[in-house]
Amino acid sequence: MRSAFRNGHRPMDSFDIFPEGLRSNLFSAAGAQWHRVRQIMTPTFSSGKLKMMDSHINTCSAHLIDNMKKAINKGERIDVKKVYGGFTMDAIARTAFGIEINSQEDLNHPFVKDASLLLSFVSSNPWYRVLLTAVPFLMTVVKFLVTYVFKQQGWTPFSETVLRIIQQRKSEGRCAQKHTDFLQMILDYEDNEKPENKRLKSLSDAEVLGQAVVIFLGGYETTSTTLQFLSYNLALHPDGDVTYEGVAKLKYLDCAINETLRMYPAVNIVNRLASETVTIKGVTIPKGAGVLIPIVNVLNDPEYFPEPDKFIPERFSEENKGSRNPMAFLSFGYGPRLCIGMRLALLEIKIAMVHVLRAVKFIKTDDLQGKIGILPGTLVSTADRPVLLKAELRD
Ligand code: HEM
Repeated sequence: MRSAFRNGHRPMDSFDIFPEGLRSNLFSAAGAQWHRVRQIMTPTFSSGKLKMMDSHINTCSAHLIDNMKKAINKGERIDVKKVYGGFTMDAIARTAFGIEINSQEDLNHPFVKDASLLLSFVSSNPWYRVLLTAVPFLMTVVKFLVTYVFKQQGWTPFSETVLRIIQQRKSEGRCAQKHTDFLQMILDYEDNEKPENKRLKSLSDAEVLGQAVVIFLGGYETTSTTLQFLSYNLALHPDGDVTYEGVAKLKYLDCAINETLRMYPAVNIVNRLASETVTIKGVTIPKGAGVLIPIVNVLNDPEYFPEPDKFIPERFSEENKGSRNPMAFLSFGYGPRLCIGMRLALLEIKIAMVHVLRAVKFIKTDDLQGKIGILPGTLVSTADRPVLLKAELRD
């Protein structure tokens, strides 16, 4: 399996339906182009650079707690989609673009409006991914539909905002270095490039825009969904060791996060292109075939995770992890296409959760069980069926 899909190619590589200028982002780029952009982007998400994000994430967590406390003080339950959606939006706006918002308080902020338009455009079009993996030759038809019929209007305001920030940062010259966000880090690559590295390091404005969109799209729903499921799991299992004292040690929290990502992976399926013919458990996949890998099935396979329906954070203790095939935990993918934002996501989730558990305690209620599903694209909460968690303030 590893060798057959090793090159990071996937059917998405040929899904060239992104608007002009956004085609070189990590989701849409193919082969050598993907390799080059990924090489440039990887250091941006290294642990050294992520240290600069702590204070941004702490500030957003403080807003999150304020918003939770307001609900509790009014005697309301916590609408997890609303509070964590707001937190993740704020965290991306700050860490990626240096925009300081409290999106729950300020739904009319231009960034929130542009971002919401982009999200509704993207979530209304997931069908083409699955369709094109199964029938790649439909590409031309889909490209025509997306370009001329749907007109991709959802992209425009968000792209214009990002391009405006790029221009502003460029006009600030060296003064722009005071900004500590991903966009600035990507732009600094251009400034710091050595002539011999020019081909590798310089990103065009369109490419920088592409990466900005990827950071937003890759990081918003995934992180928010995981926080929603994690809180749900903690409410449902109050007997676990997730007290503030336990969390302070962070080990148990790590395990609870991984177990939540296993039970409810934010990405259910990934796609690849078989780079050679391979036979797996008696099924032969010919070279060049598009393959959908159902992450969610592997993560719920009793062969790797006994009693998969049960929330058992201890599965992720060092000892238990060591005795399992490392490829079984696929929540962030595996190999060259491993989620580039994994460290950032885990940092956001951990910082937010330490703040949350310091301030509030989730309470198990009878209506909680059976609230959620893990069908592809199903979130913990939907607009017509919000998950409302009962919580009380800690002293
Ligand atoms: C809990 C949160 C997250 C989960 C569960 C998640 C999951 C995944 C998975 C499974 C993949 C692999 C797709 C594949 O193999 O084809 C992936 C790729 C990716 N993720 Fe994430 N992700 C999360 C957060 C983020 C964040 C915060 C960012 C923002 C930077 C991000 C950006 C990306 C990008 C750019 C890729 C494509 C990488 C490539 O193709 O080289 N993700 N993610």
